[in-house]
Parts: sequence; C-alpha cells; structure tokens
Amino acid sequence: MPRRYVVTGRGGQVAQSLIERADRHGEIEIIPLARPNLDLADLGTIEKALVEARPELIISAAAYTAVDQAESDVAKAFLVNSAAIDEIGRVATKLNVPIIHLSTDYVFDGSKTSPYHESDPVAPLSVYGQSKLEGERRLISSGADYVILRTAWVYSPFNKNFLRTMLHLAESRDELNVVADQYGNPTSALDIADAILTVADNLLSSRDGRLRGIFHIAGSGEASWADFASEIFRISVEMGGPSAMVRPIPTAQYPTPARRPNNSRLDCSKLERVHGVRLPNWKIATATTLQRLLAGDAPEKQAGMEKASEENCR
Ligand SMILES: NC(=O)C1=CN([C@@H]2O[C@H](COP(=O)(O)OP(=O)(O)OC[C@H]3O[C@@H](n4cnc5c(N)ncnc54)[C@H](OP(=O)(O)O)[C@@H]3O)[C@@H](O)[C@H]2O)C=CC1
Ligand SMILES: Cc1cn([C@H]2C[C@H](O)[C@@H](COP(=O)(O)OP(=O)(O)O[C@H]3O[C@@H](C)C(=O)[C@@H](O)[C@H]3O)O2)c(=O)[nH]c1=O
Ligand SMILES: [Mg+2]
Repeated sequence: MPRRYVVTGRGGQVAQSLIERADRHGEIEIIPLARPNLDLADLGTIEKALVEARPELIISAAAYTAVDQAESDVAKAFLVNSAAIDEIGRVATKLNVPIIHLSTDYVFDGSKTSPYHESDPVAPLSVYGQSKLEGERRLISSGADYVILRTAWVYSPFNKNFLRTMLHLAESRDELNVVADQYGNPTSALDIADAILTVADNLLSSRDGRLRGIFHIAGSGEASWADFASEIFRISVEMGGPSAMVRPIPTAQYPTPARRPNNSRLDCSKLERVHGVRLPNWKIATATTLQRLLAGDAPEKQAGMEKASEENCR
C-alpha cells in the first residue's frame, strides 16, 4: 500500500514538483487538494476535504503568494496564509498526522548582514510576510505535530516565478532593469519536493522531537536578483533561448507596493544536521530548469506568463 500524502493546492510550484518527484521516493501517493473542494479562503471546506482524503501526512504548500497584491488584499492574505493554516493544524491534530508547512524568507526584515538562522528575530516588511509569520505561529499553537520549512526565491518549470518571468520578458526586450541590492538563495521547487519527501519519511519513522520545529531550506549559494537574471540569460543563450542585457539597479529605482528584504539569505545547516538534507547549488538547478523549459518540456509552457509580465514589467 503506498503512503498517502495530501498536498494543498494543485497547480502550485511545490505541489506540481511533489507530484512529479514522488516516484523517486518509493511507494508514495500524492493527493492534491484544490479548489473548489479545498478552498483556503473558505474555512468551512478544510476539515471535510482533509478527512475524506485520509492522509498519513499533510504537506501544506498552498498559499496566497502574490506579494505585491497582498498589500491591498490584506484580509484575504491573512485568511489564506494564517486562519486557514490554523484550521489545517487543528484538523491535523484531530487526525493525529504530521504536517509539513511551507513558509518564507520574507518573515525577516533583511537587516542582518549574514544568513538568517531559524532562531533569529522575525520582523516582516510586507503583508505577505506578516500573514505567513502569523500562519507559522498559529500552526505551532494548534498543537499539531509539525515541521515548518522556510524557503525562498522559488523557481521551477511550473506556474509563475522569476525565472519564467525573465524568459518571457526577454522575448520582447533587449535590456531589463533588475534589482541588484536584494540578496537571497534561488531555490528549485523540484529540490524542495525531494527534501520534503525525505523529511516526511523521517517524521513517519521517528517520534524524536529534534526532527520537529522550524527549519530553513534553500538552494546552496547566494545571489542578487540581478545575478540570478544574468545567470538565467547566460545559460539560456547557450541553449539557444531568449536573452536580454541585465542592467543592475538599486531597489529605489524599482518601486513596488510591497517592501522586500535586502538580505533574505537563509542558513540551512540545521536541516542538514538534523534531517540530512542539503539542496544543490542554485546554478545547477537553474540550468536543469532552463533545459526543460527551453526544450518545450513544460506541461503548461508559458501559461499564465502574460499576467506575470504585466505585473512585473516596468
Ligand atoms: N514562490 C516562492 O518564491 C516562495 C514560496 N514560499 C512558500 O512556499 C509555498 C509554495 O509556494 P509555490 O509552490 O511557489 O506557490 P505557487 O504560487 O506556485 O502556488 C500557490 C498555490 O496555492 C494555491 N492556492 C492559493 N489560494 C488558494 C486557496 N484559496 N485555496 C486553495 N489553494 C489555494 C494555488 O492553488 P491552485 O493550484 O488551485 O492554483 C497554488 O497551488 C507557499 O506556502 C509559499 O508561501 C516560500 C518562499 C518563496
Ligand atoms: C520582474 C522584475 C522583478 N524585479 C525585482 C522585483 C523584486 O525585488 C524581485 C523579485 O520579484 P518577483 O516579483 O519575481 O518576486 P517576489 O514576488 O518578491 O518573490 C517572492 O515570492 C514570495 C512568494 C516569497 O516567499 C519570496 O521568497 C520570494 O520568492 O525582482 C526587477 O528588478 N526587475 C524585473 O523585471
Ligand atoms: Mg511576484
């Protein structure tokens, strides 16, 4: 009998990556729960959807992830990223199953000059970051058997992300302005999926409290958004894909509704020490992701990118 893992959301980067990678981790069935059956903005749908799915473990990957939009859609961001997580935590406790919940580097304000540890003080600059932080806190106080994985700068062949936005913009532009004073760790959703499945295995194999709690998880190596864009185009050119000149600019020249941390680099040594998981260097996964996208191997190539470019193009 395969292990039954529920993931919240279906089209999301992490959900899609879990569905794709489950095969590599033995007998695992990933059961995506998505709207309308599970709608995080409708708390009344959560218990029924989870109970009917009979999970052995819950992966909480769905979220309100439109960072700029959240600034003017505060109630919805908190409903989806906080109140719904409280409810998922309550149901996980009732079902007595562990939960792996995803959170974000945007819980930090970026004032630290070195990578953030799990125990560093949080101080989100954006509504998205605040709502995700409140989600963490409510999950912890729900009494659930939890792991919170804070990740960052996620990209993949799926859904909306910075890498796909860059490729799309480069199709119509020779030069792109990209902020060069925000530093972080680009992270492949496929690598996150592999890590989640290892952590899941660990949780189901042992009651050890040290395996529980908050962990940082991100690609090895660091970059600014401009570095990330430059590397994307360097590889894309080699593969015959679109490219543009990256003009590095300060954040002040790229005004957005939400403030973002200047430093959101995550120290991921706790995850390696406790769960034996370390993600590859971001440049490696960037090349692999580009290879797939440029070979036209994405399940929904370029879908949804028009909207991304409208939002992000200045
Ligand atoms: N993307 C990033 O750069 C980062 C993400 N994270 C966190 O990682 C997790 C996964 O992110 P990622 O995979 O990139 O997310 P995506 O933005 O790719 O996808 C979001 C997912 O949330 C689902 N969702 C949104 N609103 C609702 C709702 N009301 N009810 C049910 N489902 C909903 C979507 O559902 P549907 O499938 O139906 O569209 C989709 O599956 C999130 O918790 C996010 O906060 C953390 C750091 C960085
Ligand atoms: C499209 C574009 C963005 N930028 C800047 C804006 C911003 O500072 C940075 C990244 O922009 P994006 O909107 O792609 O990324 P953003 O929405 O900030 O991504 C975040 O998403 C949430 C969900 C997270 O949890 C974070 O870890 C992080 O990945 O790049 C440019 O400078 N030039 C451009 O052409
Ligand atoms: Mg965005």
